[in-house]
Amino acid sequence: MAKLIDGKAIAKALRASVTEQATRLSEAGVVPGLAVILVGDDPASEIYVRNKERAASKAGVNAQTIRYDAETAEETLLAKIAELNADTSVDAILVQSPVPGHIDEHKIQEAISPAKDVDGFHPENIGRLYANREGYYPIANTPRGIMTMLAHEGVKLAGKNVVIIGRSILVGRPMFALAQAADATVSLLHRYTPDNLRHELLQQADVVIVATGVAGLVTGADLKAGATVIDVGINRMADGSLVGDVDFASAEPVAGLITPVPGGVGPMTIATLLQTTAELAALHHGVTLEAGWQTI
Ligand SMILES: Nc1nc2c(c(=O)[nH]1)N[C@@H](CN(C=O)c1ccc(C(=O)N[C@@H](CCC(=O)O)C(=O)O)cc1)CN2
Repeated sequence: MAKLIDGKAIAKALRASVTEQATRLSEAGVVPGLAVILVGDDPASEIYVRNKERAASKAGVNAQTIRYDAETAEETLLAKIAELNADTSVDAILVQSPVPGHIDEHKIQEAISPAKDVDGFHPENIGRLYANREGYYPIANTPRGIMTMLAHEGVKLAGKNVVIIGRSILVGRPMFALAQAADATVSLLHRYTPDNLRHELLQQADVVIVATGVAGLVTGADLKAGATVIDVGINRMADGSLVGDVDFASAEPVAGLITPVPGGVGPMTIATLLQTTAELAALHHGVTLEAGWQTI
């Protein structure tokens, strides 16, 4: 039976640490500012944005959500981003993904100043990550949150065989760079990886990270005994329940450590977003923060 990785509890502790950082910043006269842009009325995005607002306000981060209807022109968003880039009370900017189809998401990501790119999606920040550059730059919050979870559980990646399924800019690609930088041997699988190759690679994996949006893609029969299994998938079923990309019932008896859905990786995304916001604010205002949770 695997040990459950309690993402909710780790995220709670991380948020408490961010609250302390925000107190330190406020003593220096700084309130971290986060601007979230939401375009359209995707119900899941509504939940995530509301949760971001609530968590930010509890942690002492000044969050504003800017809502646009689904038909909003790309130029309107670009103009708002330019305004937020120039606003010194805003340290961190993100556009909630997904955006409606007529909007070029890459253009939006590139319009956000790399210094305020709290999602770490700007090519300049991704480039730094892939080049394993030193110094501070924002890193996508879900993979960074996963690194924090692994460190919290004492899972070291150096010398390990890590298999990541899904190559999105939100999770798979930055996760690949982070795991490589941590000296793991990393395979990045995707929708065109043949089933038999995925199974073979999974059978040898010490750490498995799945972010595909395909419910139950990985089963216990795919896993090596004792593997650490990180499930990033959040799939809403017809009965309203949430399930991951890993078939939990069959995987849990085989894995050594496993994240549940819900209550695993999801809560870490928002806690890490607040962490990154506080770090950007500290950087912008020349305040030094304690390094307690800065595992990466
Ligand atoms: N600009 C961005 N867009 C999106 C990101 C992102 O990091 N930046 N990530 C996801 C959505 N997301 C945050 O934005 C997010 C997803 C899930 C959770 C979460 O806590 N999930 C809960 C379940 C909640 C529910 O749906 O009922 C869990 O897993 O326990 C938080 C944040 C895509 N877009």
